[in-house]
Amino acid sequence: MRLVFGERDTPYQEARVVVLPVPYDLSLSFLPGARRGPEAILLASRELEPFLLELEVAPEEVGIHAAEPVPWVAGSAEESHALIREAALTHLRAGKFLVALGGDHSITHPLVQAHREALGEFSLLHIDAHADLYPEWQGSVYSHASPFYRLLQEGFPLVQVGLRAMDRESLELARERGVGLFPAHRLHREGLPLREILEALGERVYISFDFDALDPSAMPSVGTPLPGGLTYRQVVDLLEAVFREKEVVGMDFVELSPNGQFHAEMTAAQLVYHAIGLKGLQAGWLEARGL
Ligand SMILES: N=C(N)NCCCCNCCCN
Ligand SMILES: [Mn+2]
Ligand SMILES: [Mn+2]
Repeated sequence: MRLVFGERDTPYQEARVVVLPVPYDLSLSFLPGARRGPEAILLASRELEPFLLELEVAPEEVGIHAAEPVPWVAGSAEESHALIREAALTHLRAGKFLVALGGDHSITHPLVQAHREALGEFSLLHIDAHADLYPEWQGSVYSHASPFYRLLQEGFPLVQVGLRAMDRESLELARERGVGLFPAHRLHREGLPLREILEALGERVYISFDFDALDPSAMPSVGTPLPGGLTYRQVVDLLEAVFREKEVVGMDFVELSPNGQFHAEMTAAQLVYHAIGLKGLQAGWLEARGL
């Protein structure tokens, strides 16, 4: 066991939340390094204040356990994805709420499949600079640019927030399939259309967060940065609204690529911890006591 997210080691049996490191990054298309993301977040998480002022709760009180990292098979994305699916299913069948840490965005496909197998149907909230709707990229259907194409094909309702890059075919596909599109330029011009986003989502939601959704000024440690990103506040306000009105069934946070800028790793850890606090409040595991 090791210290994560605050100062409390929670044994697996007692933990409600399992943080699952998934250091797979063989599907990246540009800068390498996302395999070091999970460990960097866990290391930074030890420096966080356990009590979260904004929520007036200590998310660690839900009981957080960091699982062993999921191994991968160097020559096979399919076998690596199977290992991810199996690891996620193990924890979900044990009744844990899963927070997966990537690793590249291709891991979301097996993670979401495992959540459907264990928990039934839900919609996807995808927060990212990139639509990741390519049928394949650089010759692979398992690219980090393709998970949401796969998931659309498998019938998941999809809402995408924070987009700054997609090709014309992906835009046509998204519109044809009724994807809820909320690109970053609209958010900057009009503010967060929270009501619209919430109406576009179902009652049960899986959240997939790509750290490059944040503007590089807030998150400089990602493999494919793009300008015009979201602020930390916009992301927190979006998450708070979703947790307040929806049942969040699972989450992943992907594409952190540590490059020596430790503030980025603290930002990543703080966001994950904040989201765990929101899940604790939504699920009734935590109660905010006014100061
Ligand atoms: N982080 C990601 N999802 N990146 C996807 C990259 C897809 C193609 N970018 C444009 C390539 C221009 N040659
Ligand atoms: Mn992505
Ligand atoms: Mn991205």
